Amino acid sequence: MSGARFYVTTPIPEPALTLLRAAGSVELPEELPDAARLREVCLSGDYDVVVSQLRDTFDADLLTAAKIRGISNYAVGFNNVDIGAATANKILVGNTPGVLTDATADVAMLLIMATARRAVEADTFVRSGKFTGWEPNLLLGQDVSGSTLGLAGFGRIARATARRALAFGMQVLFCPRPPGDRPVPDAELGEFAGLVTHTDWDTLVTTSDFLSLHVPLNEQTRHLVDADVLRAMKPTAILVNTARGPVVDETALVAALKSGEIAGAGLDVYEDEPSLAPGLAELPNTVLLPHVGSATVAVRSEMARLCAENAVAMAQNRIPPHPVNPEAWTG
Ligand SMILES: NC(=O)c1ccc[n+]([C@@H]2O[C@H](COP(=O)([O-])OP(=O)(O)OC[C@H]3O[C@@H](n4cnc5c(N)ncnc54)[C@H](O)[C@@H]3O)[C@@H](O)[C@H]2O)c1
Repeated sequence: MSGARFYVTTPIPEPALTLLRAAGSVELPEELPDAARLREVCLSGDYDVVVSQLRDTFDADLLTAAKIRGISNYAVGFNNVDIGAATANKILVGNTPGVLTDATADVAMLLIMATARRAVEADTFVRSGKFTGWEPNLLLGQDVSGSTLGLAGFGRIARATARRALAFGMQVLFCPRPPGDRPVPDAELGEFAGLVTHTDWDTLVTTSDFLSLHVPLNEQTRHLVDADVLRAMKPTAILVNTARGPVVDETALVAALKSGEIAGAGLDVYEDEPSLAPGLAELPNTVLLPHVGSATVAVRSEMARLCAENAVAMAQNRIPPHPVNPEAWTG
């Protein structure tokens, strides 16, 4: 088909651009559009589908006025789009699930290991020229093997993290839908039956040595980890967040890390990216990554391919392979 019109807000790798160009025309701006330019694009009537990324915000006001058929998000998360408003306005939204699961679980594990074993402090120490040879009390950390990992959420990335944690000899607890949920039948646990333990939210929080977050950001999960939760965690516990920043009250986290309510935090995401809560960057008991959970060459290419496939389907008035709101399809 020709004639589909795509606006791609951020450069995406091949084969995605070839797929899009085979289906129509592609406009790729030199810079990420600001809110005003994104609004112009969406209201112009010149584009069928916007291929977007997490920094492009589509709120209800924009979606109500927009003259586009779809938004193909270059991410598995879609908290940058008001899905209810998109659906109400018959705008399909697509995402890129699955292809970034292992890469993101690798980063969750990396943060667990790096925080427990103080890898960043140790690296800084060596580079500073202070290393004078083996010293028995130097930079003592925590054991990962034999410790308890609590997973908030038990979807794709949490399960991939559980697989890694079990291989590292960790006990794995999970709470699929905090706070509290129906028990998960063994049949739904598949390969994990008998290997991981379903707990309620309070047990997860109070018994985990490592609490790793794998829930989407929505109104129920915003500040899921707040001052009360941090206070209830073990003083030796480490919080790991590869989900979304606002799932944690970052100001409360800084206070908890300073006062010793918890021992450390490994973060890939922040409440108000790219800003950090005051004091966070100065804390030695943190490992801070710049939202690189899915950042591998191969994963980006696969994400872009899914994104293009979603976009082409939307432009051709088909249900995309990975729809977030299939009910928005008008047939
Ligand atoms: N750091 C990164 O670069 C990066 C990369 C990929 C994904 N992510 C984040 O990780 C999240 C999880 O990805 P996934 O592929 O595992 O998603 P998923 O949909 O497979 O799993 C989400 C889990 O959260 C649970 N959940 C859903 N709604 C909930 C609610 N209201 N309250 C509590 N729990 C709820 C689900 O039951 C499920 O167990 C994404 O939404 C995204 O925000 C981050």
